[in-house]
Amino acid sequence: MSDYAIDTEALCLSYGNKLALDHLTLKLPRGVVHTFIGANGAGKSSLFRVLLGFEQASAGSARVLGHDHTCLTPAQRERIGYVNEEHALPGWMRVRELKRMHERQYARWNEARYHEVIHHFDVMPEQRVCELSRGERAGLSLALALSQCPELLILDEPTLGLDVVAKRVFLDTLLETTVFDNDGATIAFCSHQMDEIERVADNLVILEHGRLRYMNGPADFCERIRLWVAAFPFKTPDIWQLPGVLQAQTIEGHTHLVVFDQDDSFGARLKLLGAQSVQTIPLGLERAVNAFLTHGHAGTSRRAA
Ligand SMILES: Nc1ncnc2c1ncn2[C@@H]1O[C@H](COP(=O)(O)OP(=O)(O)OP(=O)(O)O)[C@@H](O)[C@H]1O
Repeated sequence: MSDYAIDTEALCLSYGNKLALDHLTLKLPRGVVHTFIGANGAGKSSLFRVLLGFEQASAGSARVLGHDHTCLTPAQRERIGYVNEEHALPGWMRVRELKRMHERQYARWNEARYHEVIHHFDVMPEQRVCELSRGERAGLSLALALSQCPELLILDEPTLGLDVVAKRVFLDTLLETTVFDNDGATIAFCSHQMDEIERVADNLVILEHGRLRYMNGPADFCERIRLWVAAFPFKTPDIWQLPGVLQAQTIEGHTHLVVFDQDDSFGARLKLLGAQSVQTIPLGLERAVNAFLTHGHAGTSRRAA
């Protein structure tokens, strides 16, 4: 059995002249919650669509749960759950009928789990799917996907458009049901909400322009990005000549620099450039990710200064 739930090698996807995935090589171990972040258009959904067979890769290869993604058998597909922001379920069906259909379709269907999950949402078996609110539909999608007992669960912005309460219920249910029951499932979770990422992430995968920009634990990421605050009593030097600068701002006469992968010698460099006082402050995940993505977003890093 492959150690990787998702294993891509130089995977490319182009839409006309646009390269949505650009030689993406990604090795995602099993049994972990991998969170995907990246600016709009970074290629997150494209990656999932290729892995699920909705799009054909232009080049490269991908294995899902150890199998070539281009020739997954129905039994192998059953082991992959997918929920995206659309929660596209047949509106005309009653919840009860839809549940029965899934029950028949999935060999590993877990009825007790379905009831455990759906119980968190105000969904009645006799309701038609089109009558459900967006949050209720999201809950139903989650219940169906979790009850199929997938080995890999792909969640592509599943809480988009939900209110704060519905978002919390969705995440609480996901964490209670899957992560803590130790059934070894792998989750690929994509979101733009850093509070959600922070709650669920074991591993952070940052995509940029269809390429892998960063992969490691969120704590490691925050350790590598620091805020330096320096006071230059005379002329502020060109701080962009310094290594690792992601963002620069002047606030009340102090230069604030968000810096990637620099140790304490960065402070010494600032002093050499004339800084009178230098201070370093750790950053939270949201601010660190924000600086990282802003820097990678073509043409915006210097505007942030
Ligand atoms: N059907 C399509 N036809 C043409 N271009 C597409 C199509 N789908 C995606 N793209 C392009 O591929 C790139 C990656 O899109 P993708 O939807 O994968 O990004 P994303 O990271 O999921 O973005 P978001 O966070 O906004 O959902 C974008 O530049 C997008 O314009």
